[in-house]
Amino acid sequence: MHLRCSLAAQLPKRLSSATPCNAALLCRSSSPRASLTAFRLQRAAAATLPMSLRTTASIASRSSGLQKPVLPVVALTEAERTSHLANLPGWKYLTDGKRDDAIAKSFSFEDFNEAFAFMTRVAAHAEKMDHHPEWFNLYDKVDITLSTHDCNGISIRDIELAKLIDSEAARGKVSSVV
Ligand SMILES: C[C@H](O)[C@H](O)[C@H]1CNC2=NC(N)=NC(=O)C2=N1
Repeated sequence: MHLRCSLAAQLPKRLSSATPCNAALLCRSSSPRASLTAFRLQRAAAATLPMSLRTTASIASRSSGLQKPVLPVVALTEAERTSHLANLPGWKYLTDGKRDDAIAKSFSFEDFNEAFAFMTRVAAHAEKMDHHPEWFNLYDKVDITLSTHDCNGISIRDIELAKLIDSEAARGKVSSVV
């Protein structure tokens, strides 16, 4: 709160309605449209701030407990999904009727330690993004399914998380990707 107030005092008047902090407040709204507006406002407002204030704004909104990095929660169109998946080798779109509208990939590591260490690294990203995988671990194997409950489909959050998952798998001792 203190940081938020001191930041506001340093901002020029014209920015008073478009600060990252105000955008963070908007993020509390549950409507996807408001969330998208907040996301754009946050980005636009942050871009207008000098670097030193950007950092302060980010700390301020984090310390207020309102803001986690916000990516829009809107279901991708079929064309968008197909084009994103083309850049995500091994990720499959599930259409088996058991679990529609999700993407999935299976990883196989050298042993349980490697598998669990990978899951721990992914869990840290998931918490930071406020976006969580469904997963199943059996010894050295980790099966991961991603979808966005908030929009009942696949959103850009799933794509971003899938990229992070792939980069964390690459850091571990992978024996194969199924
Ligand atoms: C309240 C909280 O922000 C939401 O429930 C988040 C948490 N993690 C989530 N994870 C996933 N995979 N989908 C969501 O829609 C989602 N929503």
